[in-house]
Amino acid sequence: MKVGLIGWRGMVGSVLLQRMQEENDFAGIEPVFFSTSQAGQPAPMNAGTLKNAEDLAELQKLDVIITCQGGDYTKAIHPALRRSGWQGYWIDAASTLRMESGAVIILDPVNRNVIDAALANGQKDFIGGNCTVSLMLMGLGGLFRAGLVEWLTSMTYQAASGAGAPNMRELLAQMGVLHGSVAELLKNPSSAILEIDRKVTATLRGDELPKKEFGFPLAGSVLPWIDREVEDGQSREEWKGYAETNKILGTTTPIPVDGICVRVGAMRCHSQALTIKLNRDLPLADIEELIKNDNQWVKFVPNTKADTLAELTPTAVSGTLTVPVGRLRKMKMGPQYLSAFTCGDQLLWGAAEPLRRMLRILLER
Ligand SMILES: NC(=O)C1=CN([C@@H]2O[C@H](COP(=O)(O)OP(=O)(O)OC[C@H]3O[C@@H](n4cnc5c(N)ncnc54)[C@H](OP(=O)(O)O)[C@@H]3O)[C@@H](O)[C@H]2O)C=CC1
Ligand SMILES: N[C@@H](CC(=O)OP(=O)(O)O)C(=O)O
Repeated sequence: MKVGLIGWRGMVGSVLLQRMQEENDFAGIEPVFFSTSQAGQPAPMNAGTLKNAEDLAELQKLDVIITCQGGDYTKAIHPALRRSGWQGYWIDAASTLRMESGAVIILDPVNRNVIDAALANGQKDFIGGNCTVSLMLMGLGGLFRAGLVEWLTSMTYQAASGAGAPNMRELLAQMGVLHGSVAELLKNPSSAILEIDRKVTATLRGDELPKKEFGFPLAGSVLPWIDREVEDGQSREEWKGYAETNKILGTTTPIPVDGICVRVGAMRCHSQALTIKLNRDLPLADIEELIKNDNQWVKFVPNTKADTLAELTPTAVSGTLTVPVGRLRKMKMGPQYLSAFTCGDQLLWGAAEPLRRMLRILLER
């Protein structure tokens, strides 16, 4: 199988390449590496030279294209390639095609049935889901699969990486400037904390902080809006919660999913605080079993302070495929109202991992 890799130099693409190497995915394929800016330069893994990612004739030779190049690339190339008669499989990290009727949103531990049905149906476009949605479903797939969720709210704490590599750098630079603004005062244990706070606030509001990428301070603050405005006061990131969750699950009666998406100063792990309305009362122990037995990556964290702080944080999870779910308890609103907290690496399950697993599904057919 001739597989074109586009966007492999980027942040998501680098994680994808690393995972493909770890899992020996290159064994069954002939990789062809592309670039929009470096054509002719040596390709990685001694795979010849980089091809031009905008050259339709080169792309037409491929059985499968995996792209993490971004939505603009997809918008420009996918329709042209399909119009030219190309019949290969298109596997994509960008959101552009997700809601197209011919496209499937891929998260195989959760919706392998939907993927298999689409393959049997001859569908060729397989698109990775939004990171927050994919991570929520990896954690709570068991409850959805059991048909227990009447509705769900997700209040998110999304890492800088979701906005891109330059944003991760900017977050760290902001942290450095904030620290620098009070470094001398911090050396003196008896300096007044309100003086330190005043200086930090002045720095946050001043011009010294680098803000080119986020537009606002993220270090020492939070940003409760991600992506553009859509309708009804929702952000597009919030809109995806409902639209993509239901498409991934292939629901016939859509399950209401809504919440507020917030950017926080984490590096690459998204966290979510969930309120779940169950459609019936079930003992907590049964709910726990459903969650922990759903897939091999979900990890149930007992609702104790020690377990939570040790295992249910971006620090604990970063760089791993584990999706911990904890803070599980019945809420004061009634026995059908459940609270939970989950987090996960948004570059792995949130972006790269579903793509390489889709390639594996194609190879195993
Ligand atoms: N960031 C995220 O969390 C998520 C991103 N996605 C999707 O993936 C797409 C790509 O995201 P991301 O990986 O963050 O984007 P990057 O900006 O890291 O990479 C995108 C492309 O930029 C080009 N590029 C230019 N200069 C450099 C450089 N110095 N180093 C590396 N690449 C460079 C490369 O293309 P070339 O070789 O052609 O120059 C690369 O493929 C997004 O647009 C989005 O659609 C999906 C889910 C999550
Ligand atoms: N919007 C996500 C990252 C992302 O790329 O999402 P999507 O794949 O849905 O465009 C975030 O900012 O955290």
